[in-house]
Amino acid sequence: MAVPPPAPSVKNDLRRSLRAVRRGAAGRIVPAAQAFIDRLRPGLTVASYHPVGGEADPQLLNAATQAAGCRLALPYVIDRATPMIFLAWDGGTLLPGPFGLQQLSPDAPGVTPDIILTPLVGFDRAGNRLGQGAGHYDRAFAEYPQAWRVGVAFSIQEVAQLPCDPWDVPLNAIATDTEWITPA
Ligand SMILES: Nc1nc2c(c(=O)[nH]1)N(C=O)[C@@H](CNc1ccc(C(=O)N[C@@H](CCC(=O)O)C(=O)O)cc1)CN2
Ligand SMILES: Nc1ncnc2c1ncn2[C@@H]1O[C@H](COP(=O)(O)OP(=O)(O)OP(=O)(O)O)[C@@H](O)[C@H]1O
Repeated sequence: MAVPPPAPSVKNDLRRSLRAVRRGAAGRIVPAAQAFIDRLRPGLTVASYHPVGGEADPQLLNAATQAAGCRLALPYVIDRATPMIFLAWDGGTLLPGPFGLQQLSPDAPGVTPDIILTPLVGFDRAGNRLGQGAGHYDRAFAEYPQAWRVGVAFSIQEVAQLPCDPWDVPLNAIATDTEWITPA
């Protein structure tokens, strides 16, 4: 008999406790691992994010991206239901958006990401990921299956095994403050 998908409350309970864990890691630095730098090529588009709510800050990954001649982009969302898009970011000003986010003006040009840096609420060593629960990154991964999916988190956000739903697309790598993790 098929195993039923976990009840949403399992992921929601994990989200609550892992957000609290994440708040305790504030200030830890996520370095740009050599394996990340090796992947960068001039002209690639790297979707990063502007951290909020205690998320791991991708600024050293952003700096490596720019040093390698890649183009940076940021996600743009309207609400939970509408798929997010990625807009080119030249380092310019951001504006207050939904969910306490800072976002680009929607006038910025839309881009197709080659690499997607994803802020994590939690992760496991198999590359399973827990995000905000609105499915914005799940849908982006389905839309851009060729993009290299890199989670960004503090090492203490790791759990032994996350529950997995049929739509979950695993990460290709996870950048943390202590380790660069590549699932087997
Ligand atoms: N920095 C950042 N940018 C991002 C995301 C993210 O997780 N982090 N996203 C990821 O999909 C997209 C925005 N989607 C989101 C969807 C839901 C919530 C949300 O429900 N937030 C909670 C507060 C969470 C908290 O307390 O930390 C809320 O508003 O109740 C946030 C973002 C794109 N941009
Ligand atoms: N490809 C998709 N198309 C439409 N809806 C999707 C798709 N993938 C996931 N979803 C929906 O998005 C929601 C994602 O919930 P889930 O708890 O897995 O989010 P998450 O793991 O926190 O990831 P995310 O960071 O993407 O929010 C679910 O309600 C699911 O039905």
